[in-house]
Amino acid sequence: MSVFALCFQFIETMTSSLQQIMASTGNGLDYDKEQELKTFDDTKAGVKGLVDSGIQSVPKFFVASSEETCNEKSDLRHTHFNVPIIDLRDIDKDGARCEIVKEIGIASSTWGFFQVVNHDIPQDITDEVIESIRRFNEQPNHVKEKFYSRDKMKKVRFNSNFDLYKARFANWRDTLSCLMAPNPPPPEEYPEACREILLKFSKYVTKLGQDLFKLLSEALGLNSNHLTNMGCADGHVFYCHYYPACPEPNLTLGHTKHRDPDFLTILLQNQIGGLQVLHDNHWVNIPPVEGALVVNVGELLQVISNDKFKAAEHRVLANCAGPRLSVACFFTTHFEPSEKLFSPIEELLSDDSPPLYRGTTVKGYIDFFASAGLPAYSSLTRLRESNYELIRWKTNLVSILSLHGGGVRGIIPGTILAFWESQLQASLSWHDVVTNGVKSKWGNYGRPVYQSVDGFIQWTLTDVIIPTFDIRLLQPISFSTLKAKRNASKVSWLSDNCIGTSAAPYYMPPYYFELHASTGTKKFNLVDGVVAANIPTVLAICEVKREISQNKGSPCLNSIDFSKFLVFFLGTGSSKRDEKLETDGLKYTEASADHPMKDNRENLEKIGKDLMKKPVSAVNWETGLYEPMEERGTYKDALCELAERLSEERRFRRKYM
Ligand SMILES: O=C(O)CCC(=O)C(=O)O
Ligand SMILES: [Fe+2]
Repeated sequence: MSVFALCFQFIETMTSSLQQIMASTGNGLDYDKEQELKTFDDTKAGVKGLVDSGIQSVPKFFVASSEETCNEKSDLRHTHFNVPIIDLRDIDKDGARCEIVKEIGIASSTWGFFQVVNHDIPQDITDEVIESIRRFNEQPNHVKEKFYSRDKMKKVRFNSNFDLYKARFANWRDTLSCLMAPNPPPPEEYPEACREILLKFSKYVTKLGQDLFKLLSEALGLNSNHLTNMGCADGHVFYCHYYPACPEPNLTLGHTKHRDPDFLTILLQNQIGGLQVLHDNHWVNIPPVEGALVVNVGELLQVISNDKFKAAEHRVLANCAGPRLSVACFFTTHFEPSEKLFSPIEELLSDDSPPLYRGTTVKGYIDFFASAGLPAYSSLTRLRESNYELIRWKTNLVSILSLHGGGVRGIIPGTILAFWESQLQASLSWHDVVTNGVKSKWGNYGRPVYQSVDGFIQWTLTDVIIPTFDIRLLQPISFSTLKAKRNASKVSWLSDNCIGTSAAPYYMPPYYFELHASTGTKKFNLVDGVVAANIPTVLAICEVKREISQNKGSPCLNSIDFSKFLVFFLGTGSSKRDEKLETDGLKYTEASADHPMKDNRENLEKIGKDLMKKPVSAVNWETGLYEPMEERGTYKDALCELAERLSEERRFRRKYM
């Protein structure tokens, strides 16, 4: 059978699914995105399959928000911006090398991007690489589809949009990825259309990568072999992109904005154009230059260079001309199950330049990146924020705000927190950890901590712990910012956590939701965590202890000193045994959790206000009764003192950082 006959047959068999996808370009109310994506994915023909079928408009799941596609930032006044082009011809001549090192250093710290010419990779090799990727994509689908897979562990795989089911919108692009080193698959596993030339290109790129890592090491003031000795050049993967011509290029993108989660990328592109880098808040074109290769700093190099080099955001526009072809060579070793940690290079650290990131394994980093669709919450931010903790745990104080009890009685502690915020101008986020933050819609708890419940738990202004209890599994489950920052499978929606912890048994039904992580789907049936974690402060102390012991290099590593903990425990209980700010003698109605009438609400607010005027009391362990400690003044005085202490601690940390 001829190639044409095969193509024809393929188009015939796909007609019905493609017609379905084409029909979905409208705005029908019955639009089922998940189903549309699946239908598209099942064709295994990618975006090119859609184009071949004669599609005249972009299916809805490719349509990006105008904010995402807008070109506003590529302001005409800034057309003088140009990504540096660096000539490597005289790399072995002393004086010239010095200049090259300087140029590379400046480009990597300001742009994060540059182009190189005279790089020693012959033009006929790069031309043939591009041609082979065209060949692969333009062969009949029955050949290509054998490589179609979403299995991340496959060393050779073809698919359209690695994040198809997670991304906010799909990109106008198909990609063949090939692991080239270390431990490549047997050669026959690469597609025949590009096997030979990719293997050849890989040798040239390895050499160019090693040269660039040497120049980059020198630019950092390190020994030339520093970055290669760390293992930055130990592995590379080719991402071979095919961007078909797009009928409505303004509605979508070829590649959503992102930073590369590797050490370094060397990119070969054909002459179509569309690659842009965000520089100085402007999208700047990186035009194809005859014989040039684009080089860009990856996030892992930003981490180990402690921000001396910057990984810049970039994207690819869709284009009515096409196909655009590119091969991005990622220097990464994420296929290797190594525990090796990459953290800021010691030689680059000083008092003025403290470490900005916690260490990470390459695999851990990439897994976090891949677990969210683009544009993703940056893995870099996660490591950087964690570093704040790294310094935080070295300081003198760990402050925990523990909120306890709920229902309408939450108005009592709510009144006290309102005083904390409005009168003392203090923020709840000054505490290192807040547990059990949203017990009551009456209590106004935690608003400043959550900012909004419309986000992930790791986005809170300070770390929170939300204890819940799963009534199907019969086990406590606590959601925590620290856990989510460490482990992508613990990421969850704050709103789900909040509803879960609010589902007080007997008052409300358990709350059901699902979490889709790369490790599988988890199902939750949650009620209020008080069932198991009666005093959530203990959970907070345990988490902080774990955090301290995981922060290698912390002086507190082996000596967890409980005198560091400052706990502000605010409860609503009616029992005399309850802690500090408890008011004795709540009447039956006042102590009830579900008496929301106006008069009771006002009364509870008054109880909160009156409480602040009372003298600070402590339990007399002989009698079990609360007795005033005259020398401590009122609770209001104690709150002022606490706010002052936390504010001082914040000033100290700011200076330390
Ligand atoms: O195709 C391009 O020019 C860019 C590709 C890219 O940014 C990537 O693969 O990370
Ligand atoms: Fe990229």
